[in-house]
Amino acid sequence: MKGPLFYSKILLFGEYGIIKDSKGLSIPYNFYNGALKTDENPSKEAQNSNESLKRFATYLKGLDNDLVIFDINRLQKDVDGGMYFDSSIPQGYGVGSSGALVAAIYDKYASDKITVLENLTREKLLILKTIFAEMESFFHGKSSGLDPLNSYLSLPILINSKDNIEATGIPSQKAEGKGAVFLLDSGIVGETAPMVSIFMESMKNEGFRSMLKDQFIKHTDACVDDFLKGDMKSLFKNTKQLSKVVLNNFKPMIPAQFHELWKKGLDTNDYYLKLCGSGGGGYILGFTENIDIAREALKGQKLEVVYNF
Ligand SMILES: Nc1ncnc2c1ncn2[C@@H]1O[C@H](COP(=O)(O)OP(=O)(O)OP(=O)(O)O)[C@@H](O)[C@H]1O
Ligand SMILES: C[C@@](O)(CCO)CC(=O)[O-]
Repeated sequence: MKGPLFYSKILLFGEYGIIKDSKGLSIPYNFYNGALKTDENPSKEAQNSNESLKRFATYLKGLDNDLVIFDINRLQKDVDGGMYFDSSIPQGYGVGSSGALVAAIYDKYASDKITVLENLTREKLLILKTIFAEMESFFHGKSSGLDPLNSYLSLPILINSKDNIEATGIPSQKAEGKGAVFLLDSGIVGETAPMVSIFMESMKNEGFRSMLKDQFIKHTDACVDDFLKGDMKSLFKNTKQLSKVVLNNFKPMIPAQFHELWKKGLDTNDYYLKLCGSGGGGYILGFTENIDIAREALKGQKLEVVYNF
């Protein structure tokens, strides 16, 4: 027995900024997915996943009933029967493994759920995001709910500000295009919570706060606008600025062995790197005007193209 598929996501722009009301743009990434499943003879992996679901089910029992009601009895019966989340989405890589799981559970067990088929007003999107934030905070402390929302809707989401989000369209890909957005595998598992703590600590510093507002958020917002408009020339200019600001001010979020490679991209203009989610490991996001040149410059690294233009 296998349920519907829920996909991974990529926050193209907006990491950290969206905590402070910058814009953000998040897209589904269909390369990885997961589904709820029950097997006759579960593997060790399936058993571990099932254990994690058991703990999650216990947590969901305690959620505020005014926000969302789950069919807890059915959920409990299913996890007792060995249900697990059969998923190819890597964990701690910034592509939303817990988000896809949350979306799958909501889809299967929430009563009166908001569905993808109805007219998704901003109000409904915000309610969904609030429910998902509550659910996902089980996995990593505070959550914005954006990852599960993305996975649940399977649509790109534009974050205008904290309380203003909308499903959006993005320019269609050009199969033959040399321009690309790619993932670079750092080979290290990252963790969101400690990275967000470092960020919050830095925010106590006035210099950091001004940098965030006058540079980081400014460039992030410009990148989102450029991407949606399909203005790739301007996008590269702004991504370069963003890449520079991140290298100078978000060093703890960039694994040490990638500092040089990051700088090399800025010096040669062969590619520009930015954080993918909270950083600290997992994937790093790259932008290039010519993927062949980027591949050559990043020889020996694992790249996955996620978008061509
Ligand atoms: N297949 C799975 N089965 C059970 N639990 C899972 C599964 N995949 C992810 N999880 C849960 O989600 C947690 C990982 O979530 P976390 O938010 O730390 O990382 P992520 O969602 O992969 O990354 P990010 O939030 O940066 O995109 C795991 O520790 C586990 O509890
Ligand atoms: C780092 C952060 O901005 C994005 C992580 O995917 C945290 C968040 O907004 O939930």
